[in-house]
Amino acid sequence: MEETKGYLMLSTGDVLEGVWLGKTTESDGELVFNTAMTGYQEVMTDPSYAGQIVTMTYPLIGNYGFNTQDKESHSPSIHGLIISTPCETPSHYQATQTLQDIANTHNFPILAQVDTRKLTKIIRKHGDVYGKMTKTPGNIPAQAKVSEKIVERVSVKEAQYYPANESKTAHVAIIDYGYKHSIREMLLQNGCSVTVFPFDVKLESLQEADIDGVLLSNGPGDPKSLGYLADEIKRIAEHYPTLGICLGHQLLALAFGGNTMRLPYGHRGSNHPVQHVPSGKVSITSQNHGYVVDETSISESLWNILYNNVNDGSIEGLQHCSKPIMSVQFHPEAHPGPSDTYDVFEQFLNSVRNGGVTTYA
Ligand SMILES: NC(=O)CC[C@H](N)C(=O)O
Repeated sequence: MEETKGYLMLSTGDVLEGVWLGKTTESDGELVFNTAMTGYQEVMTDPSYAGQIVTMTYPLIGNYGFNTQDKESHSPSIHGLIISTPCETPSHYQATQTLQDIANTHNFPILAQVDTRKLTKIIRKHGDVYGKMTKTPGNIPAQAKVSEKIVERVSVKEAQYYPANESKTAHVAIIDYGYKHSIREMLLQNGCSVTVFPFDVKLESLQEADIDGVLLSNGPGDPKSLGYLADEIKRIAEHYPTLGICLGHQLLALAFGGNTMRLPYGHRGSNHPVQHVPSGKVSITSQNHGYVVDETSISESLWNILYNNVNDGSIEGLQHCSKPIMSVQFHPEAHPGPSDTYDVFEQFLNSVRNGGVTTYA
């Protein structure tokens, strides 16, 4: 079959050439790179990447195919995938689809045979890079931002209830800013029933649903674009044992008067070391974020810093000084990636089951 050429036109002026896969003819978005060696299916279906074009630095993508178990959402929200070598003949007992199938059935293009090493160096150097994927090279795209309304697009429109897998021990609310299904699975496997609520849910709706604890999910975009929800998030977190993950962590910091800022080029991969400050223990974590909580904005009378990033020292976790509120910048659900920090869920669920009596250790 004849190969179709495709191009990635960057706001930096660079143009990279590759082979086009998929029916979509054009796409654009913010360029980010992910360094995980496996987990391309989870990355492609994680709603936190909505509006972004993702390049995988690992050179062979598609080798174990795609299955029905590891999807993090019903369909991918990425705006494009840039890879080096695509594998057309996957081998895995669970595989039901190939990379080519994914390109044909979903609404985003894949550009293969690209020099992803060069692309990653461009992103590292410039940080904020916007790109257009096209079959016909044209004008260099202007720098643009991911839409402010991106969370509204990926969040559920109404509450969805999931009964516990085993005998129910607690009812947890996930506030959905673009939640990964593996977070919900983790709660269900631990005997919780789960209700997923829209991103702008009010405290009163949680009270009506008889919730025991709240998980503020991961999600796409700049946390400050949800700044208007800060007061409601504070009311909710002051009322229930609360765990924030990634965007949820950033929103908690904003809700309690902190600030967030953009990282030079983000943390995206599955081997990011974090240090648990109270014990000194280092864990390897899965991460996917472009923003962080600004350490200088954190009030010591409100928060203890629970985790730090070993590479750049940025904040990776917070624990409220007097209330059962905890948040992590990394992904304890670990899809893809190591499950070193699974205890984050255990601590949260202990607190939920004790009615918020214990604070986090
Ligand atoms: N995975 C996430 O929740 C990402 C949070 C936020 N969108 C960021 O890029 O920092």
